[in-house]
Amino acid sequence: MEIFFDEQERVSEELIETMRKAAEISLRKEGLDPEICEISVSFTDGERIRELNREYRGVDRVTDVLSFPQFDSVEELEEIGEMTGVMELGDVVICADRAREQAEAFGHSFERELIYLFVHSIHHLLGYDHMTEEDKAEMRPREEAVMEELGITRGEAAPEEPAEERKEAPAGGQAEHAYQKALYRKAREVMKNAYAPYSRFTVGAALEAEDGSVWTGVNVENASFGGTICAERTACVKAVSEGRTRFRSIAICSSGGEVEMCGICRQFLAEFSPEMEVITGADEEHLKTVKLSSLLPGRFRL
Ligand SMILES: O=c1ccn([C@H]2C[C@H](O)[C@@H](CO)O2)c(=O)[nH]1
Ligand SMILES: [Zn+2]
Repeated sequence: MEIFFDEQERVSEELIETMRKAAEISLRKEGLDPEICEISVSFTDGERIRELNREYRGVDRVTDVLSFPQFDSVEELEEIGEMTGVMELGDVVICADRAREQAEAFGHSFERELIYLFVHSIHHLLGYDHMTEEDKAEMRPREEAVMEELGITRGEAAPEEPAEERKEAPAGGQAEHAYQKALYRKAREVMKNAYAPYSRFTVGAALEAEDGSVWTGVNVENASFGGTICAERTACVKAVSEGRTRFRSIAICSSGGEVEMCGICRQFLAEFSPEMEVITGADEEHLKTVKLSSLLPGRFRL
């Protein structure tokens, strides 16, 4: 089994070894001979994977893993393999930083997250997909079987979905996906810095820009009450001051349970990204995601 690594130093040697094993098991289970198979794996930073995601999938966002199969089907791959004695499966691009963040959000190890992403990606290289429920039902058990054979268990981790699905999940309904939880946690974390001696109502916000950067904010009150600024606008002015004007989502957390964004902030944020997601909830297990445009139809424009 040949795996060509690029920027391998971003992860430990142990992990590289486990990745080799994961690839071998995945291929064997599909009846392929690992000895003649080749895969290229590149580790990149968030910025680079975002570029690739935009270029190849039209999604301008950081993601965890991208798969570039070399052939359309396993039959084609096997045909070439018989002729040349080599089967090049294709390319896998992994953002290790993103995997690390997700592992934290899911509450399991970095190793488990990274290996799962890799196994998932290999299955894409082998032609599996998860566009429909039927496809998913084919793909998932195979991935699980590989993880099991590797002895990497789910533990207590929350059920997870690879990022491609999370990103495309329509806004609305109960949010149960990792990145929304992760953003919400950042909002809760920063809430301790709120300056709210008058209302004693503290609010934290975490705003994710389209480049994946996250900008936090808190409410800052003033003895001249009208001078008060909300957490959402604080986050927004921080981001805009640093050159970010396109936003993907904002998570909001308050000391008073679930909070709705005030009208001023709706208008303020809609100036930049009216279609962004607004994530709210009393705790991370009960998050709600809606589009800003549904909270403020007919925003004021000049
Ligand atoms: O969406 C909201 C609503 C209110 N507040 C703050 C402003 C003020 O400090 C306190 C009470 O209104 O809550 C926010 O930060 N965000
Ligand atoms: Zn507000």
